[in-house]
Amino acid sequence: MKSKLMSPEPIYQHGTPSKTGVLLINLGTPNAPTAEALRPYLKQFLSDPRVIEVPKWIWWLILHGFILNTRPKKSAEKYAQVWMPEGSPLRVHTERQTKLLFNSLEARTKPAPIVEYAMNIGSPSIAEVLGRMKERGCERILVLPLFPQYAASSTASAMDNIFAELKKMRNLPAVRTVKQYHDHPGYISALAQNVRDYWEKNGRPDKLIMSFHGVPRMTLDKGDPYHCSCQKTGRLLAEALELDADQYQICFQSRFGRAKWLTPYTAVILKQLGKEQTRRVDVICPGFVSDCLETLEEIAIEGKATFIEAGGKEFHYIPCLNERDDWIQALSDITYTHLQGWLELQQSEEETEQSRKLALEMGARE
Ligand SMILES: C=CC1=C(C)c2cc3[nH]c(cc4nc(cc5[nH]c(cc1n2)c(C)c5CCC(=O)O)C(CCC(=O)O)=C4C)c(C)c3C=C
Ligand SMILES: [Fe+2]
Ligand SMILES: [Fe+2]
Repeated sequence: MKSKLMSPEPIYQHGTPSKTGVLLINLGTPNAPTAEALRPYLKQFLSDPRVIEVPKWIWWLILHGFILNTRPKKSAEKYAQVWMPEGSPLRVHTERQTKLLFNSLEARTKPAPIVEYAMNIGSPSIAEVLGRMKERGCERILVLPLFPQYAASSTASAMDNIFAELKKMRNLPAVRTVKQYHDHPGYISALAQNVRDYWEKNGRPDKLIMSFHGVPRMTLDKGDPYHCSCQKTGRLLAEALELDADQYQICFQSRFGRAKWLTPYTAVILKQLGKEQTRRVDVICPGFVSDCLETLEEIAIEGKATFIEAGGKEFHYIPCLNERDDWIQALSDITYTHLQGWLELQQSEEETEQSRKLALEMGARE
């Protein structure tokens, strides 16, 4: 009888290679900076109850009656300003990080695990990549979200989609998930070195703004640890840079809709500092490990305009960790720690061949 729940599997073969995989997850990005590409992307993202916690039918009316008719065009214009020749910055950096992480793991462990990335929204989809990893023989998969701070709207949403795909499989791989690494020493030290390197070349500001992606304020009241994780990352970064309390400011950007989000809002702080005629601010976005629309457009372009128009003098945006060696090393260390006990279970090509031969021999004897 055909199962409605589970997709067909290849018949189990003895001697199938037993590999370990690492699946990096990022948020997702449109395929092109056009309204046509933005519409399905925004529809998928904003239909997720982990992201929008408004009663379903009310939200359906707002989303379909208003947002999907206006936002795709406006957002597409913003994406067009930061689009790279190779594509969306978020995808370009995520792809490069995936390759570099594989190189790093290959140098420290033999055989190296398979490393792939998937996007929670859009492509390459979680379904496509998980399917491919299974085909490549991954019996164990470590899921590592590229969100250092856990939030229900980012990390849990991605996990939901992973578990929904796993639910369709008969022969499940073993799965481990990394929740967050907001205070990992390697991540903090890469952030601090990124700032130091920037200051060495460009001098120092009056204030360092640490801008994190916001979430609705009520998620904090309902128990989402995101706000606390961001505060801890910010404090550890300030400590690593030996900053006094008046030399830095943690704030939250990307407010969506009219509800109250985590405060202080980055735009409000930049305007206030501008009005106070602050000579120079530098902004870093520690919650984004890759530059993307939210950093390159919202901060480096819009944020700069807000500060300068209000009376500020000099605005500097410090790029994300992207492909920095120290960040790839930290990512590799985080991965390695969470893979403990699994790498030993991997089979080399020779071992796989041996067990395949043995299985054939045993089959011949039966
Ligand atoms: C860092 C983690 C992120 C959290 C938490 C998060 C929550 C969140 N986001 C929205 C709405 C939008 N976010 C958009 C873009 C976007 N968001 C993140 C990360 C987090 N979001 C990233 C990395 C990006 C950039 C993607 C890219 O292609 O570069 C967008 C789309 C762009 C736009 O139209 O503004 C929306 C919409 C909500 C509502 C939310 C939590 C409730
Ligand atoms: Fe977002
Ligand atoms: Fe934004």
